[in-house]
Amino acid sequence: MEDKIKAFMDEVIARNGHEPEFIQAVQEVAETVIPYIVSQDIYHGKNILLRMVEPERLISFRVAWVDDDGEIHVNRGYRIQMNSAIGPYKGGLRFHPTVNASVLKFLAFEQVFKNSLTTLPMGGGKGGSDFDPKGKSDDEVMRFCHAFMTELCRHIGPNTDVPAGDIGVGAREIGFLFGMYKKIRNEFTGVLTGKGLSWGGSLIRPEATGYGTVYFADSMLKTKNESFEGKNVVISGSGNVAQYAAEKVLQLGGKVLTLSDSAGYIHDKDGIDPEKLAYVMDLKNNKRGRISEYANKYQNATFYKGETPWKVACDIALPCATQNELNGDDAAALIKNGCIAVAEGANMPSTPEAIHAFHDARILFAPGKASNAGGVATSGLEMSQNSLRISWTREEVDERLKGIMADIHDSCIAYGKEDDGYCNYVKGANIAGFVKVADAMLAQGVI
Ligand SMILES: NC(=O)C1=CN([C@@H]2O[C@H](COP(=O)(O)OP(=O)(O)OC[C@H]3O[C@@H](n4cnc5c(N)ncnc54)[C@H](OP(=O)(O)O)[C@@H]3O)[C@@H](O)[C@H]2O)C=CC1
Ligand SMILES: O=C(O)CCC(=O)C(=O)O
Repeated sequence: MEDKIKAFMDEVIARNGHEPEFIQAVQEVAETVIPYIVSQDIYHGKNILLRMVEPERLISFRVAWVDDDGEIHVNRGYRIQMNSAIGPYKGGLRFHPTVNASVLKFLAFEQVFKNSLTTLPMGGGKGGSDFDPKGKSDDEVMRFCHAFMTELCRHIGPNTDVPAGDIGVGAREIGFLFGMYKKIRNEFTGVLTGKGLSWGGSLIRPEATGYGTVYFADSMLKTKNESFEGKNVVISGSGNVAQYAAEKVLQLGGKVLTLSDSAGYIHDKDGIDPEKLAYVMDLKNNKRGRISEYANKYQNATFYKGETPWKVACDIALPCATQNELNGDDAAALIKNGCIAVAEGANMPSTPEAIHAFHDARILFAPGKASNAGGVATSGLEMSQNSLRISWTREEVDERLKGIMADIHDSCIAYGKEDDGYCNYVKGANIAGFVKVADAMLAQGVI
């Protein structure tokens, strides 16, 4: 088996050797899915995984825009259309200086498996730009989004490819992007998700990734007769996913000790209660401030500059910021301090060393493609509502989200349970996600 995995990875590396994040994501899938493929006659000789690692289409384009001082800037825009076997491409747009083809290909590849797990008919894609919205005025962000959409609009559509938000792309950016698409194409369609409520958005979409992560973690805890009640929870990030993960943890009776951003983390020993969380939401979403300001406002909190929160003792850890933000040493510290469960709100936040450490310690570990799938699942529900031209209530959407997260948990158990009863959720998510896409690709022939 090792030989087969190595031969496969050699081929992937030969073609994508300069793309470390993409190779990391593929390696994890290869290690868990190739043994499964070998055990199933129907996949023999079909090279399905090799086909799945090659994007169906990789679009890269110039985005030129003018800042408030009249200076012209050039950024690079991308859309990776990874796999459309089970539905239109679907996945977010990331605006961050670290964006490049490797980062977006890893995200698009993970998205294929994640979207398959949701049980909804969505293929996988991802896009974005190396544009940094931080420090830009609203007008500058608008001009950039409009310029970005003048090219992207040729490649997307409600039945072709439906982007949404990700890091650096929230409600403000989706509004500007949607406005330009509507103007150029002269049509009002569900071409983006995460829209405002008065123009086609879905209730619960803003909350969905964070809530879904906590619902998934709760399902894992239930397998051990545990719950969030009274648990100490460490969360990284302070953006969309982190904020609503924190909100749901509080609703389920947990205590949130930390939040972070790229400058460091805050530790509030008294816990971040609903009032303090409302302050964070206003700070981050409206004032576009830094998490360090929390420690100026609340005297019992401390800001740790340039550090991640994983050395803070906790029962449950929810990494909700970015890829590779939790390494092997961090995992060792969490395990030593008694952490019983880790659920990823971000995409690929744990390094391979960290994941091995969690598995070796037999603690509950949920990979992002399973635990953060609530966001894209609710985007799928937004697409359904747009198609039907109706709006479901908050309760209806939340119930569907809960049901989807429970189904994803069941799928992980079905494919990930090991002989000693431990569930390897990485293996479970990868195989369950693979099967649906692979079967569709088999049915559609070699294309
Ligand atoms: N939004 C969604 O629906 C979904 C998001 N995800 C994933 O969740 C994660 C967070 O996304 P989201 O909350 O939407 O994004 P936001 O832009 O709202 O927030 C991102 C947060 O992560 C922090 N961050 C970003 N880069 C780094 C870094 N290099 N080191 C430390 N902190 C960093 C940001 O800090 P700062 O402000 O300093 O940059 C910010 O606090 C990403 O991995 C994303 O792919 C997954 C599924 C769906
Ligand atoms: O809602 C969507 O389409 C995007 C979600 C996303 O980008 C993700 O799941 O990583």
